[in-house]
Amino acid sequence: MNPQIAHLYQITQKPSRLILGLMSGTSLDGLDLALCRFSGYGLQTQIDLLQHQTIPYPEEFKQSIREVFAKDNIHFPSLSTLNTQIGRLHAQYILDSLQHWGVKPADVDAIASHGQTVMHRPIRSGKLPHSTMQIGDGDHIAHLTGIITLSDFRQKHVAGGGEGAPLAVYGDYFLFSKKGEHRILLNIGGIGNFTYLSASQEPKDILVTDTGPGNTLLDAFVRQHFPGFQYDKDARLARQGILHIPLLDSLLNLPFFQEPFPKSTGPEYFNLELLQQVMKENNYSLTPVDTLRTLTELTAQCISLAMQTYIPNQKENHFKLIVSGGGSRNPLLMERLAKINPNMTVSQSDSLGIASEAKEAVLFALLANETLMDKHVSSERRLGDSPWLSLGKISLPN
Ligand SMILES: Nc1ncnc2c1ncn2[C@@H]1O[C@H](COP(=O)(O)OP(=O)(O)OP(=O)(O)O)[C@@H](O)[C@H]1O
Ligand SMILES: CC(=O)N[C@H]1[C@@H]2OC[C@@H](O2)[C@@H](O)[C@@H]1O[C@H](C)C(=O)O
Repeated sequence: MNPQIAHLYQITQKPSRLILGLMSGTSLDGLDLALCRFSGYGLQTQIDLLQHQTIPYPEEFKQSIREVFAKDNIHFPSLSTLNTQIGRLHAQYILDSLQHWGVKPADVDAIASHGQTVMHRPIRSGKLPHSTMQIGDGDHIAHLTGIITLSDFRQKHVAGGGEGAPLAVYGDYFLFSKKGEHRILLNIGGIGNFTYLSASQEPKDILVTDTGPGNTLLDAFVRQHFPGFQYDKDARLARQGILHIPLLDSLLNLPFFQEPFPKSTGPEYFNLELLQQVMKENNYSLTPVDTLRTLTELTAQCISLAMQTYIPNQKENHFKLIVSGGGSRNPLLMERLAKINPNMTVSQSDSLGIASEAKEAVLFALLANETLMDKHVSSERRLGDSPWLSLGKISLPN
């Protein structure tokens, strides 16, 4: 037997596993790394988040990703090069982080790598299949770190009938569901998404969907109109502006918001060209701070609208809204969410023992743990609408 397969088997026999989760999101800010110790799996999962950090991407690297990210037309050789470059850079960040934390690579059982999404293409009409593409190949990471790497988690979800996103549902259900409490785990990254965990704790009652733009329009608009700024830190700019209701209404009338749930989206759809088109069609002329205030409201409103229309029994129940992702650090967004949803107690996901900024990297570590350990994988099982399958491909180091 290939000794690497034997090693893989041994990992599954251990009482606990050290897994390093990696996430680099649509904001392109950098790579989030979360070193986790797991025992058990499924609802019995026990997790210790031992270390986490975000390593920012160098500016020119971000730029080269932006050149292919969510674009209709690209320089194809650049995409191929980036697949290798991202894998290599992530491997370097892993080795640097492990050294910084005083952890030997040989002590890490597996790496769980999301990769960089460059295209997410759910199809709502017509005959094409859903597709999604994450690059930064796992083989490079496995070979350069010497650690077995699971990667490309979204393809099996598409194969099993999903859109490839959101995947947060698995981690949210296994780690954060609580009998007797209606919980909504909301992540505000580039795109917003939530998992609703019913007080019944029944898998069939779970709901999960993207909600629309999280920070993506805000960040892109800030970069375009406020040179030197990457994002609207603490909503200082948006707070100087006045909400423009007609623009808000026009944006909320976009086709994505009329589509039935569940659904997923990305910056392929929610981008500055779309904003410009809406402004032009309606002859709106706004100051940059008014636009930013309105875009912040759009994020709060479309999240609230999605929760209010998709989650049943809004009037009878009280909900715990637990927010993660960079948007949870935007105080205006958090204020507006609390105000629009008086039937919800709003908190940050740190209150559940996982730092908000590490939550997605932890999710991929958990998915790898499931793939290694779950004895009951079956295409018959579902979490709400999500197929319950072994997600991720396995790369051996040599
Ligand atoms: N103090 C803050 N004030 C306002 N906004 C903030 C603050 N901190 C972070 N953000 C927002 O969060 C963004 C980063 O979010 P996050 O790291 O969740 O993105 P991501 O991981 O790329 O997202 P995705 O979930 O799309 O993969 C920033 O670009 C900014 O918009
Ligand atoms: C295709 C893709 O990369 N989607 C991301 C993105 O960032 C937020 C939202 O859009 C979500 O759908 C997803 O990530 C999280 C981790 C998810 O799959 O749950």
